[in-house]
Parts: sequence; structure tokens; C-alpha cells
Amino acid sequence: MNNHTSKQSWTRRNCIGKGSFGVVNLAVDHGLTFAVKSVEKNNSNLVHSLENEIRILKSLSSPYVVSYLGDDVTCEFSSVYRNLHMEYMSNGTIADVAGSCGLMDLRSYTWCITSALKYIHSRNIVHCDVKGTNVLNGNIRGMAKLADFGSAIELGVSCLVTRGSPLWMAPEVVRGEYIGPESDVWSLGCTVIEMLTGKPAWQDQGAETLRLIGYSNQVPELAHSTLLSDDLRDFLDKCLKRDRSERWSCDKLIQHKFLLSCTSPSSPQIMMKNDLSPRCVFDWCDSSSSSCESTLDTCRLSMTPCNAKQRIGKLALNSGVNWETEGWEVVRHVDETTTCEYSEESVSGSGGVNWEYTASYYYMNEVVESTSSDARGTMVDWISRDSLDLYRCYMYVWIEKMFQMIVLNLISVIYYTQWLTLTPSLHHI
Ligand SMILES: Nc1ncnc2c1ncn2[C@@H]1O[C@H](COP(=O)(O)OP(=O)(O)OP(=O)(O)O)[C@@H](O)[C@H]1O
Repeated sequence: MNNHTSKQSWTRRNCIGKGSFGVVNLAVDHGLTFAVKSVEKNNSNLVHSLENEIRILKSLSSPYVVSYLGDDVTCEFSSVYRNLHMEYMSNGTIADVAGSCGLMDLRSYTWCITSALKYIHSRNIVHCDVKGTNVLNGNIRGMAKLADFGSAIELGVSCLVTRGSPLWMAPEVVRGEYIGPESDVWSLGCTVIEMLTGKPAWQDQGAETLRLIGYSNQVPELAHSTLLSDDLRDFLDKCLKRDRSERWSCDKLIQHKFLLSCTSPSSPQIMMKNDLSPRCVFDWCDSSSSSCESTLDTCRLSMTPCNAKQRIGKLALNSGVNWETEGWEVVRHVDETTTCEYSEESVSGSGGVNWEYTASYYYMNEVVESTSSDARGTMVDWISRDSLDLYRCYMYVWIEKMFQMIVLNLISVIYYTQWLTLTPSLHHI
């Protein structure tokens, strides 16, 4: 979209947000929807803040920072407005979901904010107002973008005046001593606590809180939460050091073990590698399974023993049983005492997996064919089918034994009746 500086081509719609530095409206321009942050031209303080935001946002380009789309001046209802056009984020802010988001979302949001800060810090920009209401929810679950650069500063360019929201401010900022990337890291820690608890990191007690933040030895109390894992506690500890030189930089924080399991949320689904890794065979999320197609959560739901039972049930129903003797063949026979390591020749594509068996197995031809085509991808099927086929095998042996018994009984009955018929004649002789 081009800058709109002449005739207003767009229409202002409903208000979607209000802050101390402006009003944000939805806007439409030839079917294109975007967000417009506006301030009245005659309020020099607000205009100064918006001009600062326009200049900084214009220079940034990151998937984790709300996108600049243009700026203009408009005359509406006899007032003159300075406007910043941004991409419209329709899912509210992370403050709206704070206190109710799960660990997966919390980790993902934290990853996005840390990535945004890492990016802007590399460009010598300090946000100065990191908090829940300034982080907008993305269209993909767990995705978030940093917004509201009205208080941001360019190191070495802007003059350093105390900026931001007091309850998220770093001690050195409250004392008016210093503003830098480290101050954003403190605010990041406060924002993570806000996401965890749904409340600001510090209880708002006015001047007393400012004294606590700026001049005590205290750090925000970590609420007792089931989400507070050791990794998360350590991550917060690295952000909330009162001595700013001890705080980790965002470059380092993005490598922290709490965030390490996140991959880029710019992909269609935010994948949490740890969460998706199967911990046992029944945890395996089969990519071909329809239950895994939608969200990660439904995928996680499908990774339950119940699902494994369903999968075994499905196999039993779908693959039908061939009770013909010719349909069976011994594909491996291992002594009770021996273990067997399958080579790549014996199971194509198995990639040297150590398959150890301590019993004899029978496989139906069809099962062997389907598994050997992609042994690695269907490891779970192998294991599930092992259980199923072992069961089939028992049935088969049982029926065979029954058949043998019936035949033997028939033979003995025949011999017995013949003996009975012969005996009288023998007596007679
Ligand atoms: N691009 C956007 N898309 C959707 N909603 C937005 C967008 N930008 C801002 N908002 C909404 O408007 C609110 C106020 O915006 P913003 O924080 O930029 O204003 P502000 O006056 O600088 O606020 P603050 O008082 O926090 O400094 C946000 O909390 C958010 O709810």
C-alpha cells in the first residue's frame, strides 16, 4: 500500500483499541482492511510520539513486528489527524489471553517477543514499552507480533527520557539512569509473568511499587503455577536480574532451553519439537492420520493410548484375515534364546534399526509387503501389527490344534466302532 498523503481514499471504521497515545480504528481501502492509529494534529506530544513510531516502524521488517503500511494526514469532521497505517491483527492482544494460555502458547509467544526484540536490538532500537497489550496475537495460534513503537528509541539518536509502563519498567529506567536493550529484557520477564498469571508482575500500589522496583532488592514474585517448569523459572531468572549487566541478551535468550524446542512460527503450524516427539510407540503422531490434520492440539489429543487402541482396531477391521494356509508364511523365526538384528537387506528402508525379537512371528504376505515399502515411516504400524499378528498367530495355531484333535478323535471313533463290530465275530470264532 502506498502512503496516503493527498485525498483520503480509505474509510475509517469502528474503534478497535485505545491507548494513552492514540486511537486505533479499523479502516478499509478498496476492499483492503488495515488498522489506523490516529492522533489529533494539534496535540504536539501525541503527534511527536506518533511521528517517532512512524519513523521507527517504517525502518523495520520482521515477521514478529507489526507491519507498517503507510501514513497520512486526514481532515475529518473539522479536525486534522496524523495517521499511521498498519497491518490489522484481528485476534486481540496477548493480554486478552494472559492467565489462560497453556505452556505451549506461552512458550511460543515468548519466542515471538524474544525474536522481535533480538531483531530490533540488532538495529539499535529499544522498544521501551514491552507488555501484554503491546503484543498482538497473530492469525496462527501461538504467533504474536510486537506493536506500539510510540515510546521506542534509537540508540545514539533519541534522547533518553524515562518511558514505558511503570509496572513493566526495569529498575534502572525507574531510577532514570539508563535505557537500553537490557531494559527491554526486564520488561520481557514481566510480560512472561503477566502471561502466566494474567496480572502484572508487580502489584500496583502507586509510589510504593515504584520504590520497590527502583530501589529495593526485590524481583517480581514468581506465582505458584503448574506451568512454571524449571526451564521457565530459569528463563525468568535470566531476564529479571536487578543488575542489568547480569541479564541475558535476546541473542542468548533465544537459545535458552525454555525456547529451544520452538521452531519458527512463520510456518503454517507452530511446531514444538519436544511436544511432538513420541515418548513411546503409542505417542506417535502418524502423518497420514486424519486426526492430526488440523491443529497441534487435536494432534496432541490423538497421541493417546486410546488412539493406539483405535488404530489397532482399525487394522483388525481393515486388513481382513486370510485363514487359508497358503496366505501365511514364516517371515522370521527366532529362537527364544536368540535375538536378531535386522539388516537393511531384510527390511528395506529400516535404516539399521535394531529390531530385537525373542519369540517366533508369522506375518501375512500383505502385511509384510505394506510395511517393507516404508519400514521407517511405519514403525508404529510394525509394532501395532506385531501385537495384532501375534494374536492372529495364536488363533491360527489354536484352530490348527483343534482341527488336529477333531481329526484324531474321528479316527479313533472310526477304529473303535470297527473294533466293536469285529469283536462279536471274533468271539464267535
Ligand atoms: N495493528 C493493530 N491491529 C489490531 N489492533 C491493534 C493494532 N494496533 C493497536 N491495536 C489495538 O489498539 C490498542 C492500542 O494501541 P497502541 O498500544 O499502539 O496505542 P497506545 O496509545 O500507544 O497504547 P499505550 O497506552 O499502551 O501506549 C492495542 O492495545 C490493541 O488492542
